Amino acid sequence: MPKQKTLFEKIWERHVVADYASSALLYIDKHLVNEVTSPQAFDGLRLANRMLWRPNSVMATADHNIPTKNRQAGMHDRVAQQQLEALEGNCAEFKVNYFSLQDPRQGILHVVAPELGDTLPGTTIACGDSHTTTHGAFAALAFGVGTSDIEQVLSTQTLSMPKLKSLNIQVDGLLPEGVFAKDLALGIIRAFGTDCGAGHVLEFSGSTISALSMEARMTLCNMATEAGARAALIAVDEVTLAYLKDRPLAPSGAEWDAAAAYWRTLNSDPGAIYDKQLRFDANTLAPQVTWGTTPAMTASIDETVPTPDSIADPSARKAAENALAYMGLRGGEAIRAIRLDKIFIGSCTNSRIEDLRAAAQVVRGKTVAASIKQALVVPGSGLVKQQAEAEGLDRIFIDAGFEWRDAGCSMCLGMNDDRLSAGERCASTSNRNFEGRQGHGGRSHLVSPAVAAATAIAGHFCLPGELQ
Ligand SMILES: CC(C)[C@H](C(=O)O)[C@@H](O)C(=O)O
Ligand code: SF4
Repeated sequence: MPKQKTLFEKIWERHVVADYASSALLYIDKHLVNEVTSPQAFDGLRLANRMLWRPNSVMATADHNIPTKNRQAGMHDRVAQQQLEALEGNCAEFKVNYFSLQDPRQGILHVVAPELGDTLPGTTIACGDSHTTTHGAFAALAFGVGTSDIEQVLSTQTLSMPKLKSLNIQVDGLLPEGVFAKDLALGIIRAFGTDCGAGHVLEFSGSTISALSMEARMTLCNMATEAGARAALIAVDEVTLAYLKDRPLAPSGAEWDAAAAYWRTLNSDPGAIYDKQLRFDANTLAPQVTWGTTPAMTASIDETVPTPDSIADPSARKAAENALAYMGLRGGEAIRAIRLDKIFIGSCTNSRIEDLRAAAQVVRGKTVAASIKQALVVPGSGLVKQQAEAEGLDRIFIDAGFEWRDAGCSMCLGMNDDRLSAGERCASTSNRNFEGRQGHGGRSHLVSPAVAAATAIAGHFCLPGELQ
């Protein structure tokens, strides 16, 4: 009987170019390139007088560093300007498909590639960005890589990879009303830790996952990197195929039929053996709010911030003390009592149309609390922005007192002017709450779009149903 294979093994085996004892050379099908991590890679190519192996496998756009308003006025600083010019020059010189800041297809790469149908099941993808795990929602084996890897992929279409292990997190149950993929991601990281996926490719499976939309699956896979995983995967099903059908870059006609037939095989065989397996129950999950400086430092909205003396393990206690000091919390506060200064709805985790719909539904006809200094909505791409405007979501946000911006990473990491000042506290739909992540001294609490929206209206953490 043939060996039962995991989804990871199936994709990996089809892409191995050379197999070594502890590593392999993998063929890379698609390469996504941003302005921050690519300039040195292109410089390296020029120095070595190398060409791109397959220019049409590369898609580029600027997302991290760019302004999200008044784009006509140019970039906000010199480094940002240089990075943008370098990307534009490199794409022109090496004939790479590039979406300029004026192109509606510009946006965060992890939003752009899937919505165009460029992210396809069974492919390998590389991108100089750790949240490349997002594309695993389509059963694509997608790796975040460093600058020297980018150069290797550009010039050889291959990537050296250590042999990875497989981890399966099986999630079963019905997500309660008001609980989203973001809460699932935070709940899983809270339960199993920020390194549970280290050295592993993390496949999510189970009834809860099957019931998620593609956008929700992307949210979950996006945060697999915060669980330490090298890549994420979700098996192909009819939800995947329905999402991809008729996307501009997806195959069509007879090619679609052939592709879909192959894609339907992209799941783990029954009885396939993973190196590690974990289970998570979605039935009792509540909306999650991070209180500390890692995504594992999370509580349910109904809980209080933990006090260090409630933590038995000495190093975890010390970490909590440090996190609380940075976050300006003592421990013991009710999560709902925490008051915010800023709200950020955006990032490659939660800036797709379903996220914006969920947030708009909460704020419709309401007003952002007077105590909130700034509330930003930053769509993940120009196309998401267009779609939201066609549905009138922009008016709902603007009427409520939100700022409606152009697509980019924005306050997720504060590389542009959208950032927190020292001591400011933000409810953010992004994926990282590290010290200084959204601005020096800024305090980030990670939440779902629905909770971010309700919190903007109330001024403190709350659920949509609790608004007046
Ligand atoms: C700047 C970039 C390399 C970085 C990443 O790799 O993830 C960023 O996108 C982030 O989210 O921290
Ligand atoms: S939105 Fe945030 S997490 Fe995503 S790629 Fe940009 S900076 Fe990284």
